[in-house]
Amino acid sequence: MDFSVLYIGSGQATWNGAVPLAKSGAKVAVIEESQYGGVCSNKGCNAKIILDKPLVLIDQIKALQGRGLDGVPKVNWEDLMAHKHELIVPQDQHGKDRLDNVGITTINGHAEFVDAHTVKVGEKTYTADKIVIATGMRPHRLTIPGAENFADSTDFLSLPHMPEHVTILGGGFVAIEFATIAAAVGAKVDVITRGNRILKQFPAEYVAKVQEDLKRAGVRFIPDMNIARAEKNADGSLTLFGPKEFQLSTDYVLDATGRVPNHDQLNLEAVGVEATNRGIVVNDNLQTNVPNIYASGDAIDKTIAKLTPTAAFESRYLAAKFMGTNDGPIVYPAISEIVFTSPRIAQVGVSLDEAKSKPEQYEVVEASYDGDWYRQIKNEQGAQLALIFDKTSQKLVGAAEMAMDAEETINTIVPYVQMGLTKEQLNDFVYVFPSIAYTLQRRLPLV
Ligand SMILES: Cc1cc2nc3c(=O)[nH]c(=O)nc-3n(C[C@H](O)[C@H](O)[C@H](O)COP(=O)(O)OP(=O)(O)OC[C@H]3O[C@@H](n4cnc5c(N)ncnc54)[C@H](O)[C@@H]3O)c2cc1C
Ligand SMILES: NC(=O)c1ccc[n+]([C@@H]2O[C@H](COP(=O)([O-])OP(=O)(O)OC[C@H]3O[C@@H](n4cnc5c(N)ncnc54)[C@H](O)[C@@H]3O)[C@@H](O)[C@H]2O)c1
Repeated sequence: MDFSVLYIGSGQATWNGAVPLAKSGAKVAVIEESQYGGVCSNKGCNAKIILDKPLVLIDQIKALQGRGLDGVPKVNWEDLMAHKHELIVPQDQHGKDRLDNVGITTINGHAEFVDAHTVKVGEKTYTADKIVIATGMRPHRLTIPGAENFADSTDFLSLPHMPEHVTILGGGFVAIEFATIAAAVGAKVDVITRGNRILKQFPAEYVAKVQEDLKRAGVRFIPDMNIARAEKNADGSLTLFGPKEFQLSTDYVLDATGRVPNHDQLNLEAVGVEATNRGIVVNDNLQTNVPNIYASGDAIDKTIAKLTPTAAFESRYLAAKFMGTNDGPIVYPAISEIVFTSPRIAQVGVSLDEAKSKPEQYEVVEASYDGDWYRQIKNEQGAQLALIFDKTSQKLVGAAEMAMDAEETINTIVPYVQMGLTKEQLNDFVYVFPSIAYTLQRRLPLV
């Protein structure tokens, strides 16, 4: 065999494990058809947060007008985009260097299976003892007439000029995060959704508050609407048509209707690897029905969130398995997630909606930060925290926060939930003062 382990795809689901695996002496190869480092580094999380951060800063400056700050800076989208390019363009090379530097063979091109131990890239074939499918997902594209004129998340993240009127189809992460960005830059924004609830995985009451804030920022929500077709007008604008005479003209349409796995382009039929339209089917060892073929990251059909940290966790798990240091099934820790709205909503463990629907099982301790002097340094209003305890064990099993710095609070709480700390144990930490963590501790129920 040419290699001990061959990864298809070079994203988080690959390199987090492939690098230590190669360092341990294994002969490793990575095939990548696009940019090294995958979606997160090149056209996802990183680019998004570079565009978001300055806009959040402006929100914070706005909140402090007349409280020591005078004047609000304007966004220069073109400069911001140039700043984004400067940071993101080198990521591809960094991603390749990271692999080359530890002796991993990097192969450029589109991989397809020939048999269970052989993959081809163009005319060349490569063999390996084990193969990891880490091919991620791509944007789902609507197939209605005129949809070829719509943009996707990758296009938006390189948008040279912000259009006057942006229309977004979908109500998930990408739709709402990008609506937040476009509105903050001054575009008129419409969000059109099939149903009437956005950000379904986050607490309904927090989402409703964020939605109200977005409406105040000028975002219009059009629920229960299935767009049937689109037409391009002579001036380059687009008109969307729905049922019952619905018609909307706009400068730009972002198709944010989800993501689809890339396994349909791997010739899986040649090896008989089982897959669904949600991803590759694996057992609790991340092994497919073909014993020497594994899957990792967004490529997997899984119920846990398809995120960078979960892809990285799976990659490290597989590396430990291949190195022989972990023979057991994958045991996921408490999963945390965040939507980068302004304010953010972040959560970990048992969700607030679930906890509230099961009062016999969970105790929900809710706290507001209004009146907290530290939070009011930034004149932050309406921030809220919910802690979820298991009634029997008194252990903390989940938390959610809606606040400017929600990621900091939830990251502080992640180990508490993971370690199953009780109310009593939560008081046993001494934090830096003043800080977000200290502020959080003052909201914990004292025993
Ligand atoms: C706009 C956007 C924003 C996001 N923001 C966040 C965020 O803030 N936080 C967060 O945790 N997650 C975020 N995500 C999700 C995160 O990017 C993914 O969960 C993560 O990238 C998954 O990593 P992966 O390695 O499984 O897949 P990917 O990063 O998709 O990598 C798969 C790689 O495989 C390659 N590939 C596919 N098929 C083949 C083939 N046949 N041959 C060779 N190569 C192939 C692809 O080119 C790609 O580089 C965001 C996603 C998007 C789109
Ligand atoms: N902050 C973050 O961590 C972050 C940010 C962006 C993306 N992501 C990840 O990327 C992935 C994709 O995010 P996303 O926003 O593209 O997907 P999503 O699944 O979150 O949202 C898709 C939206 O499109 C709607 N939709 C689906 N099909 C439709 C159709 N035919 N017509 C109209 N609407 C339709 C859905 O109802 C939903 O509102 C997620 O798995 C998420 O985990 C994470």
